[in-house]
Amino acid sequence: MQKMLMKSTLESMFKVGFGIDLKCMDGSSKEGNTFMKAFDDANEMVYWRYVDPFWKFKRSLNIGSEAALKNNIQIIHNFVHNVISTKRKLLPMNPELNVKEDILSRFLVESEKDPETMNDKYLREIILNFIIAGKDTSANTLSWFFYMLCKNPLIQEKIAEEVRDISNREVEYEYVDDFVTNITEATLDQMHYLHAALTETLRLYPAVPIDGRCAMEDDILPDGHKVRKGDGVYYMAYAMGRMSTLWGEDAHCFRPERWLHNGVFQPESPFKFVAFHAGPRICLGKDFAYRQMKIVSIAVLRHFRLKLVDDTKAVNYRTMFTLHMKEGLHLYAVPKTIM
Ligand code: HEM
Repeated sequence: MQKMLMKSTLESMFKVGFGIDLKCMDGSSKEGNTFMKAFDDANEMVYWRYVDPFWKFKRSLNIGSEAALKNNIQIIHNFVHNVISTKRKLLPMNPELNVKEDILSRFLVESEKDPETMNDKYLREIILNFIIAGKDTSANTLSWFFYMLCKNPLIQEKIAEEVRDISNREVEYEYVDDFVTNITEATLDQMHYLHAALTETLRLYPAVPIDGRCAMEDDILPDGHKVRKGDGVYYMAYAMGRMSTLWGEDAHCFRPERWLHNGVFQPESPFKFVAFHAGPRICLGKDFAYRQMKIVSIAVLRHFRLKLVDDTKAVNYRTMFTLHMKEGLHLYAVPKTIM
């Protein structure tokens, strides 16, 4: 399921961000699948540099993990360059429509005004930033969310009930596609329990488990700790989400109710719930991510009951920047009769 969710978030990122149909969900795009594998492997390899004292040595000789990383980066760059040149060719055909439709087209139009600064390398970094920001984050959160629902069947049933109650007020559709296309903004806004359960998932399994900054100058933190220019300062969203001093004695329990008051979702300060970061550089895609995750959850839980293939198997983390499940998420999806 994790693999499928990765493909789905990558596809929606390409559609919304770059106006391109990637077609990797149905497996018909070989390039799309090769790119995805290179992207995930590169993510893991860069992270391992933190604990590999020989990585610079390997890089200089172009051997081992560094040779593989170089190869993956080449695949990623070629793929993104193709995206840019395809888009460049398409843009003059219908400039008005394209400009309104996606972010990449807007950048391409701007790049014509300043081609030296906004060259292809600059555009490549923008595309990669959006993919890094939007693919793993939502897909990992959904994977942990479905995992939590399998571990907590009563909560799964409660969300399914909310989905049924709210979507039943609308027209009944024969096909899943029609049902999904017609999910309205109002429906999403009314899903307080689902919103709470997704947020509770992010508290326990933040997609970016550790994040940080580099000090631009000497400074003193509010607790008196001295920081020198160039020092790294990190915070662990994963640990913070599990601290009883922040969340109470039941900090380790998956309890969506902690986010609700009289059935209405209550947000927390982003400095306490740090999954989306906080302050001026808070995640720009937060609302997009909730909308996307809610649509996928509604579509799945309206039509299927989920069950782990092996409930006794422990789930491990893959060592990378985002909180991946090491061996994926293996589920049975039992079809429901629509009531
Ligand atoms: C559950 C889903 C998501 C989570 C948990 C998440 C989390 C984060 C975090 C922790 C950061 C701060 C990174 C840093 O500056 O060190 C961030 C930044 C960002 N995110 Fe997200 N993100 C999610 C989904 C998305 C999506 C879907 C998009 C794009 C549509 C997106 C776009 C961005 C962008 C552009 C930034 C950089 C903002 C800036 O530096 O000003 N995110 N996100």
